[in-house]
Amino acid sequence: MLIGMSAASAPPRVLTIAGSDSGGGAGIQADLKTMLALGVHGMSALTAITAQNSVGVQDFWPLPIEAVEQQFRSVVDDIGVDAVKTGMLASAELTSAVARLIGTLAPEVPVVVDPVSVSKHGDALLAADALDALRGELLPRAKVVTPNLDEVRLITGLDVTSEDEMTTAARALAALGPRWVLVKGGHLSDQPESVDLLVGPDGAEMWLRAPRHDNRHTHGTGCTLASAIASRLALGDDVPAAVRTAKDYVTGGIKAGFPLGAGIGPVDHGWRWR
Ligand SMILES: Nc1ncnc2c1ncn2[C@@H]1O[C@H](COP(=O)(O)OP(=O)(O)O)[C@@H](O)[C@H]1O
Ligand SMILES: Cc1ncc(COP(=O)(O)O)c(N)n1
Repeated sequence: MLIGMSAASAPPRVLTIAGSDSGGGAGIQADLKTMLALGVHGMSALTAITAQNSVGVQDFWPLPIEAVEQQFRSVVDDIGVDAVKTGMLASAELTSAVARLIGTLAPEVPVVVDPVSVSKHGDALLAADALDALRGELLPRAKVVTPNLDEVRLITGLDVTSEDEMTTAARALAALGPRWVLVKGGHLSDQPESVDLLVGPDGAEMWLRAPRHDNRHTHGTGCTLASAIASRLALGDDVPAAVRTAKDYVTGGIKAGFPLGAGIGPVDHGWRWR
């Protein structure tokens, strides 16, 4: 029997370009936990630091553009990436810079854009003047964009209150250039199910339905879903399969979401292990 050193093969590499949540429920912390749970190697380019907990975002500080560019280059030029996820981009300048950086990737690297704009507590995470760069520069480079209904309203001006209106909104978003649009219906809280709509490049619709869990501890749902989609794309799924698996993962995390602090607790990223 041969005894020697053996190197395990490397898992797929996924980069999150997002903000830090000091409370650990959303942002890059949620992204990296999700990536671990889904079996990929998570990496991060931090865009902003938030001072945040279960009751709100007390303050945030965007990082200098060069800091984001250098983190991205350090990761991409040596380690390489199989998928990218973007989250909180804070300002117009950072949104444009991230769009430029993504433009330097090989076209086959899938990019999932979560257009984070407001936290669960209602605190702004994206400057109002960043919407033009989001629409005109970042969304055309996205393989998948994953807006919640507040973000749909900010980006398209459409107020969605029903499933029919989700279809109209998804088509308006698709016109901005992303290949796939996932409109998240988590905020339609009067429905018995939590319903999301995926629209593909050919206009085909896929509805994703899961039980709605009556749990207020949903901090980090959007970050978790988008990171899970990016992870599954890096593992080789096509977009509908990646979205289905990601939805199952976030639904389990919401069911197991736990109280922390005085406000909204996090989804449980480790629900499969507990
Ligand atoms: N109470 C809930 N029960 C089950 N699924 C939910 C619940 N709230 C949100 N979701 C799902 O979590 C994911 C994130 O959606 P949403 O909460 O709308 O996004 P965001 O975190 O960006 O506000 C979606 O798949 C949505 O359908
Ligand atoms: C750094 C950062 N990124 C994203 C979110 C959105 O997450 P949620 O909508 O659950 O508050 C957040 N609160 N903080």
